[in-house]
Amino acid sequence: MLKVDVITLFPEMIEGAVSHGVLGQAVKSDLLSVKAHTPREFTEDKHRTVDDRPFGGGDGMIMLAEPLKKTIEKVQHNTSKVVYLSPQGRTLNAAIAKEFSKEEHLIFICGRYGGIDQRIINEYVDEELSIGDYVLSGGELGALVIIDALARFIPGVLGHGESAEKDSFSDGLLEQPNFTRPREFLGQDVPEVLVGGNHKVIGEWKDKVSALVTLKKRPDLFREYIKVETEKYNSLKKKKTAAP
Ligand SMILES: Nc1nonc1C(=O)NCC1CCCCC1
Repeated sequence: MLKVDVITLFPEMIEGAVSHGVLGQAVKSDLLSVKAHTPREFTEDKHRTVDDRPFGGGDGMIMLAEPLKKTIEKVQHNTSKVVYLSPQGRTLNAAIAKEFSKEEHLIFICGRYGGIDQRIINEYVDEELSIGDYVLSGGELGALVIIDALARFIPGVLGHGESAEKDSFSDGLLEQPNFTRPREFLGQDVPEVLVGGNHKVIGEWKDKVSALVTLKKRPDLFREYIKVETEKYNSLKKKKTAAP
């Protein structure tokens, strides 16, 4: 079971978010463990200080190294992967989420204020990860986005028959449009093919429309998809001609 420890000044943000929906069910079913730890637990002064002014001046306070060190060392073991949420990291995508879902133990460090002491990054952080090119008020939402995205790749987390492999992006394409009752709404009908019951034809329709949606909304993804599929086709052809 993948164990996730989140180091944050606001544990309730994490605990609340992972106790609902698909994530809540996954935690309850012991498919995933998510625990939050505050560095404040490891302060010794009466004000429980976790930050201080930056050397060299500048705006914002920096999270102190000592409380972070003690928190990390409380949860860390030899198979832990330590990730610092920061706009300076590589940007999350479905492939990274899938990669992370295969880890045994993830420790997410959530910065606040102006960030954390660089020596913690130098000593403990295996990689920095970003959820996008913008600055948030803390790393917690980044940690939650990654936890939500990776959880879908853990077997059993999604319902029977559902799979993250069929999610948008997982096969490199956006998802086709979805419909449910009623058959007609606001003068718009559900595509006839979806109510015809022919699963082969429905599957072909979904694949075709998924490619068209991607071409229209994300031509960059579509080009990458065509490149990957062409490479797959060519290597298959090469194998066939090479085989005796
Ligand atoms: N973007 C992001 N992706 O993941 N995290 C992000 C972020 O903007 N985090 C804010 C943190 C960054 C360290 C200093 C305190 C604020």
